[in-house]
Order: sequence, then structure tokens, then C-alpha cells
Amino acid sequence: MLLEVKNLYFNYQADKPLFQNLNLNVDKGQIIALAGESGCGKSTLLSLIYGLMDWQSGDILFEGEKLFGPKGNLVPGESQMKFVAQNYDLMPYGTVYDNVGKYISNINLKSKKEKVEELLDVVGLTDFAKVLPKNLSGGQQQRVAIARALAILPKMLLLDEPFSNLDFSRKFELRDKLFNYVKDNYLSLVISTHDLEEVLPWADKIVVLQNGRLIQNDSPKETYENPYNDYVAKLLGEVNIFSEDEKMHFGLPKKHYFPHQIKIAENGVEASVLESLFAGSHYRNKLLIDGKSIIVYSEYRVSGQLFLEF
Ligand SMILES: Nc1ncnc2c1ncn2[C@@H]1O[C@H](COP(=O)(O)OP(=O)(O)OP(=O)(O)O)[C@@H](O)[C@H]1O
Repeated sequence: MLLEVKNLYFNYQADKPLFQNLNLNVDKGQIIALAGESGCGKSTLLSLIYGLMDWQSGDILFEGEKLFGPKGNLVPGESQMKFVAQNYDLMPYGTVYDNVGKYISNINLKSKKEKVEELLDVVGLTDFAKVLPKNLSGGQQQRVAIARALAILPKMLLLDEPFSNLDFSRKFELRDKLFNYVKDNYLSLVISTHDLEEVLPWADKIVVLQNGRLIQNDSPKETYENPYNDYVAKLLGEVNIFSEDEKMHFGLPKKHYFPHQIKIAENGVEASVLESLFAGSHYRNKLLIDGKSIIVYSEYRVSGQLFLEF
């Protein structure tokens, strides 16, 4: 086990506990997606693991050794970990090249140059090597901070919403390169996100926080097939939620159905089409079944009355 968080208690204010008895394990080489809506405690947990704040009680162990947070470290942060927080903390007077190479030794300048160039390629900033951070967009600064964190391979990488400032095409490219780099180098990664679709294909485990409570810790497939509650289901994308009464009324075995999980069929539950909109890879249909509005995806535009199979 690389990291163990055991019985962790933490609060910012005495009367408002955030983490109460939180437990989490991360294996070597594992990618953990830390998910939850804004304010659930993702950034706080990453800061505690990295050692930027003291916690009230419980233990955080790294390779079996207890960590002590700021009260045990002269230099902030754990040396074997790298944390890319949401403030990127770049050197303002250094170029992108200088920032990425900050922690790489100058003894062998040729290998330093090769390393920085490799990392700039990973984050898609090869053409920006000579630019100062102030002349970069938020998303570009975020990518410089990620490249810098990878410069000296940490054992564990902590990324706080690393794709939050990236546009769609950049996000896809960076995701691919970043996760492959992490896997190839057998790093452990804890990556926070409020959008699980972003990381689902690469994550080994999905850890969901709700108001500081860890409510689900399963593989992506298990989480998708059996979300613990409505909150988890909604983190996974657009979803139809049925109450217990509705489940019984329609004879459904489960509560949560993602739009592609409901099929248009020869017979089944009768539905009328309210709208059918082109959505790129599919049509997004709003349908009415016995007074309940649901979303179903289909390959073709639909209209009128049809049947659904759940
Ligand atoms: N310095 C602070 N002092 C007091 N309360 C704080 C502080 N920082 C965060 N909080 C509170 O702690 C809770 C968790 O915040 P945190 O930033 O960890 O959430 P998050 O899940 O990372 O949210 P986001 O996705 O918006 O960054 C929130 O209720 C927040 O208001």
C-alpha cells in the first residue's frame, strides 16, 4: 500500500466538521478519481495528503510511515509527492521552459532539455517554451504546472481538477497523454473531478465524497452499474432517476437509468415523444411515460408513440 488515510478527522471550524472518520487506500500504480460536487472536500483532502494542513486526528501513512503535515515538515509538502493545486504557483519571471525545468538538475543540460521537451509535448505546450506565465491563459498555466510536477518523477501525483480550464479538444489530448504517462511510469495518481466522464476510462477506483463523507469506493464499472445514490449517479452524467413508487409502477429492477440504457423496442412501456433533438453521436429524446418525463438516446429521430425496454 502506498498511501493509507485512516480514521481521519478534520474541520476548518470547530462547529463544522468536514471529515469524520475518513478512510482511503491507494496502491502503487493506481489511479484514483476523487469525485464530488463543489465544496464536498476534494481540495481539502488532497491538501491534507500532501501535508499542507494539520488534521485533528487519525493517520496518513505513506509507504507505511506516518506523515505529520506542516508541524512535521520544514519545507511544505511531502517530497515523494507532487501536488498541482488550483492556484498553479508558477515562477512569474521564468519562461514556460524555466518553470517546467525548475526541479531538474543543470548538471546535464542536454538531458534536461530533452526532459523538458518531452514534458512540453505531454501537455501540448511545445510552442510556448519561451513564453512567460503572465502571457498564458489559465488552462495553459495549468498545463505548465502539470508538466513541472512530472519533471522529477514523484511516487504519487495529486491533481486538483487538472482539466477544469481546458477546452474540449485540448482536454481529450491532454487526458490521453497524461494518463498514458502516469501508467507508463507506474505512478500513483489521485485526481479530483466533479465530472466523472472525464476520467472514467482510466481510473482504477472511483472515490465519491458527499459533504466530506466517503460514500462510494468502487471500480468505474461497478459505480456506473450501481451508483450508491442519486448524487453519485448524477456525477456520471445525464441520468433518469425513478422513485420507489415509480420503480414499482413501471416494474423496474433499479432506480437509475442512463439515457442509452433505455431502448426503443417493439413492445414494452408505452411512451410519447415530446422532442427529438440531434446531439451529434445520437438523438436526445424527451419522452413521456405515464406522466413522467425521461431522456432516452436513439440513433434516429423519433416521433409520435413508441415502446421502451428498460
Ligand atoms: N480555508 C477555509 N476555511 C474555511 N472553510 C473552508 C476553507 N477552505 C474550504 N472550506 C470549506 O470546506 C468545504 C470543502 O471545500 P473544498 O475546497 O475542499 O471542496 P472541493 O470539493 O474541492 O470544492 P471545489 O470543487 O469547488 O474546489 C467547503 O464547504 C468549503 O467552503
